[in-house]
Amino acid sequence: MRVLVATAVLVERDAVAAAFAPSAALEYAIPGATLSRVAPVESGPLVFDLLAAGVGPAAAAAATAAAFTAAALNEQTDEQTDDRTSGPYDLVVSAGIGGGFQPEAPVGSLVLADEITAADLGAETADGFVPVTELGFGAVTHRPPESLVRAVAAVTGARTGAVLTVNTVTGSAERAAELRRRHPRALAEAMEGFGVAEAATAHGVPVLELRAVSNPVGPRDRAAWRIGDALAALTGAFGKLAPALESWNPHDR
Ligand SMILES: O=C(O)c1cccc(C(=O)CC[C@H]2O[C@@H](n3cnc4c(=O)[nH]cnc43)[C@H](O)[C@@H]2O)c1
Repeated sequence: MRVLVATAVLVERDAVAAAFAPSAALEYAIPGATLSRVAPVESGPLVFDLLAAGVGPAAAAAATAAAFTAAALNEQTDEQTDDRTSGPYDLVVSAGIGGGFQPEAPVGSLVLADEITAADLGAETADGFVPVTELGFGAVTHRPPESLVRAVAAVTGARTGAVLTVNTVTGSAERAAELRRRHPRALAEAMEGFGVAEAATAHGVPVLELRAVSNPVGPRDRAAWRIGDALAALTGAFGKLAPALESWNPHDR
């Protein structure tokens, strides 16, 4: 099984890599980015390609789409093992730190999206915010496969709920309350999931979003960030993922 993991920045990518064997990862250049290939010990054909895709949904979508296209153009099979060493991905995971809505998603906890929603893709009107779907365009939500969300939540202990993708980090109690009013199931916000999911949908690849909560969603308070704790939680989660992915049937969405 080939899994692409798209983080925003290098420290998140390295936190994911830390879950795997200490040997140096193989590196592959793709247009605009580099993939690091790692594999869990004794994982059989489970391989993760790690990508630091950039901050925000546009960068995330562009880099993820480049990785999908590069993989599709470069399908190869190891002649000795008959394993696919490249070619289309079976799954993409948008992963990193994020803001947690309080009190449901405390700092240091994990949130796994059962819904990836673009929270600010739409228009302001006299009656308030209107999502693009109500204007007759595109999509604002992507849903990861339910059976996989259940399996991954069970092995990682992640809470499941909506993860919002925002272009602007929430910085006030008023904005946090407004987001929760519009999205009562929201547990976390981050800036890349919807971009990764748009690329995944275009390429027919299932998507997950896993966030380790580094800060509360609300008034801006840099001193309250716990980025180290969140990165450690991300490493711990990826260390537990293999059994859930290996037992998942991609046809069972
Ligand atoms: O300047 C601030 O007050 C501030 C507060 C929290 C996060 C930031 C970032 O620039 C981080 C962006 C980066 O990390 C993810 N992230 C982490 N926490 C949040 C959040 O509360 N809301 C949205 N995104 C968050 C995000 O996915 C980016 O990759 C700045």
